[in-house]
Amino acid sequence: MSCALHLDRLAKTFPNGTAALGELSAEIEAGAFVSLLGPSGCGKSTVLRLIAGLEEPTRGRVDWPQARGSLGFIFQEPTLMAWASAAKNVALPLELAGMAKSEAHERACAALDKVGLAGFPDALPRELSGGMRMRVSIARALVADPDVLLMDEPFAALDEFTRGKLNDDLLRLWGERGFTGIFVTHSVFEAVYLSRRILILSGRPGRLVADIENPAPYPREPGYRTSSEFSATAREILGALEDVSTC
Ligand SMILES: Nc1ncnc2c1ncn2[C@@H]1O[C@H](COP(=O)(O)OP(=O)(O)OP(=O)(O)O)[C@@H](O)[C@H]1O
Repeated sequence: MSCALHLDRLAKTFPNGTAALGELSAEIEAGAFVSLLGPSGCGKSTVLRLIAGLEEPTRGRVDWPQARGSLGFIFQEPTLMAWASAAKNVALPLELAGMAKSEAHERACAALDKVGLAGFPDALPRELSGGMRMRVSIARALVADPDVLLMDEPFAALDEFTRGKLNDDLLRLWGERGFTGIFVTHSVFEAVYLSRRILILSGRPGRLVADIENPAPYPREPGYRTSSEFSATAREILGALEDVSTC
């Protein structure tokens, strides 16, 4: 598989002196699903912001060996416009890119359909549950068909049941679209369920301490969560995290 992006000795110290990210090098394959896991404050969100170009690295760089891919970003909060319908929220990135309103609306409705919200294009965010609002946020991130999807703990605020369903929907969309997924989470179990590869960072300033492959094939069914393969990968990650917390 070809390399989508290369994190080349990426480091970030903020102007106030906080060294958030020590030095991170990793090649991310095109079409991979990679999770970043590590203690709170170790620079995981900073890595996503550096990849998105929202922050400049202090040292190192983000290399795009092919062309720089188009990006989608899903944040922990759905960050929807409260006064606008679900369809209007999803259509916004297309309209900002210059697409005609009617076409943007049509595409937004198709994207809502894909995340199980076919009947809700006119609903306002306050009329939707937390899980449904996150689905709108996913539709908005995917509507322009990005090459790389950056996800910053998108399901952390949701209950276990909704989170599990959204994990399955996300994997289905990833299988259909083939984007490169980079996913920040605090949950070892979510990381195992979703990822082909898990990068574990040390405490601040974050450094790569383990790079774990998850060999379980896709599609992953809910039964995978209770399999011995799942437990084996989770154990490997928990071991690496234990080393992080004692170093
Ligand atoms: N703009 C900023 N200015 C100063 N310090 C910052 C800034 N953004 C983040 N930090 C600090 O950098 C460190 C890393 O932050 P970051 O949000 O990347 O960590 P994280 O691993 O995603 O944390 P969490 O898991 O708790 O969300 C933290 O100590 C944070 O306070």
